Amino acid sequence: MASAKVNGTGSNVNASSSPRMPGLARKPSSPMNPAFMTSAPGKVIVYGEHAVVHGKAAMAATISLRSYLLVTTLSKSHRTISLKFPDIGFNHTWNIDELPWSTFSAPGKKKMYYDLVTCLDPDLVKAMQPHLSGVSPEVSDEKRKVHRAAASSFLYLFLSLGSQTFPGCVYTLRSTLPIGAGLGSSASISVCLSAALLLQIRTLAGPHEDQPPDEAELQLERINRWAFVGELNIHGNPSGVDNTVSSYGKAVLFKRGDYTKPPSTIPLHNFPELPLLLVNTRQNRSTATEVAKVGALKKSMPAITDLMLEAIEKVTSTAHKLICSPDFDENDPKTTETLGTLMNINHGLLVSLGVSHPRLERIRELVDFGGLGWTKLTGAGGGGCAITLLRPDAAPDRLKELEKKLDAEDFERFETTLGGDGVGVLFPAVLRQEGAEDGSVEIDQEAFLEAEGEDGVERLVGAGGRAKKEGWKFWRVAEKNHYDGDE
Ligand SMILES: Nc1ncnc2c1ncn2[C@@H]1O[C@H](COP(=O)(O)OP(=O)(O)OP(=O)(O)O)[C@@H](O)[C@H]1O
Ligand SMILES: C[C@@](O)(CCO)CC(=O)[O-]
Repeated sequence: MASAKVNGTGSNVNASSSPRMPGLARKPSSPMNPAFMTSAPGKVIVYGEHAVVHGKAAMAATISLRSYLLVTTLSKSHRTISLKFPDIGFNHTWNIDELPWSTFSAPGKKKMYYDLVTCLDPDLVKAMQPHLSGVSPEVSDEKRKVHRAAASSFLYLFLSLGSQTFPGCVYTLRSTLPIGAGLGSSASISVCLSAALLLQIRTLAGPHEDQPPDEAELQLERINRWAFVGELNIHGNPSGVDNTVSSYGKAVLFKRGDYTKPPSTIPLHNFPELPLLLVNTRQNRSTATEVAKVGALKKSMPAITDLMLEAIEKVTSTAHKLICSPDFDENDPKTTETLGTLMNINHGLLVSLGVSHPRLERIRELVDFGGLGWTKLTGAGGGGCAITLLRPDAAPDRLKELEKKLDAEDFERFETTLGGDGVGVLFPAVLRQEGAEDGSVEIDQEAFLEAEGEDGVERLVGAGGRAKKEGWKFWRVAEKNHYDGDE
């Protein structure tokens, strides 16, 4: 670990003059542009994936696995923007003055932070290409795709929201989410990037404790709109459900019929605490590919595909009605039975749409064999993760047996809680720490880069789950029970 660090103003601060907390550096007195962090969660889609791309409603909830972005501003003489994304082995630096600012700010092309952007501008995409072609030339084609997707998502947002006068910065990203597993890793990084850039151009109010919910909602909508643009760069044809639940937090019912209008988003504050088992097949795939598969089926067999998508929407709306009914009781075994049966039906329809995978079917088989609950794939499918709603009366020894089998067959099990906070901000990147000189410590970039695995990241900067640290702030929205977008 380095003994010196770069602080918010770019000067080197030697932290060794006072006793050093492991992994953390002493807080500098008053930096002008302090380092700060944003964080956003992953998600599970409980009902409605794929159908949501075709204008149907979907229900999704956040999980406690999250991405974290540390933004460090460099001194004035540094005219570079660097991305450090160690999870995918990606580092890249651009010279700010060489980027295609004139194309992005040309009349008719320039977008304002409050604009609604629903598709990528082909001229802007083209202008970025020379700056993406130098990205990771040394790695395999497959890896380069992953690197370029992340780089283009950042660059499009940076050039749309920033300007040539932007200060040099380093964006360091770590995530506790598996990538390409259906848990919304791309959306969570798009939300982190969108929130960070909007904060840097000073267009966000809060978050703060006594912020009126209406004002908080406006900030979240702004972050979410640009996160969707980030997703457009990675996915091709995203519905926007992943970035929406990642921005708003908790759980949402989401629907986007008309892509030229904002989607309809209903926060589900009474989303039940479902006893879910989340299992990763470790079979990576790309969301864009799976979405394209359903698109192709719809083209070749429109009538049948439409019926299946409509049936999926019926599943989602039935679950939504149940959750919102006045006599809803999440502890009633009949409720679990109904929600579980709806999951099974939803999975069957996804199988018919061609987006399951033998490894996903194997998870379902093992759960069904033990009579332990109801299983469906979650996210894009084609591999990735499955969720199982466990029966309230599932015998503990049978559950243990299932876990053993899953481990033996190289599946990955996750412990996660549903319905946590959405996008969060740690400004400045300082955490309260008992025993530190003035009760707080600044997050050190080196330590953040080197934090070991998911536990190390959570222990250092955690904004959710078990290791939640004081200092993180979240925008809070009010409860709503009606659609306010297109229906
Ligand atoms: N930790 C990370 N660091 C850098 N880039 C990341 C990270 N996580 C995700 N990405 C970017 O997101 C892409 C993965 O997006 P993809 O939509 O295929 O998977 P997902 O978001 O995990 O799954 P789903 O959309 O089904 O929920 C990667 O190719 C990469 O560009
Ligand atoms: C498969 C999909 O419905 C969910 C991916 O998490 C794609 C999308 O909504 O963008």
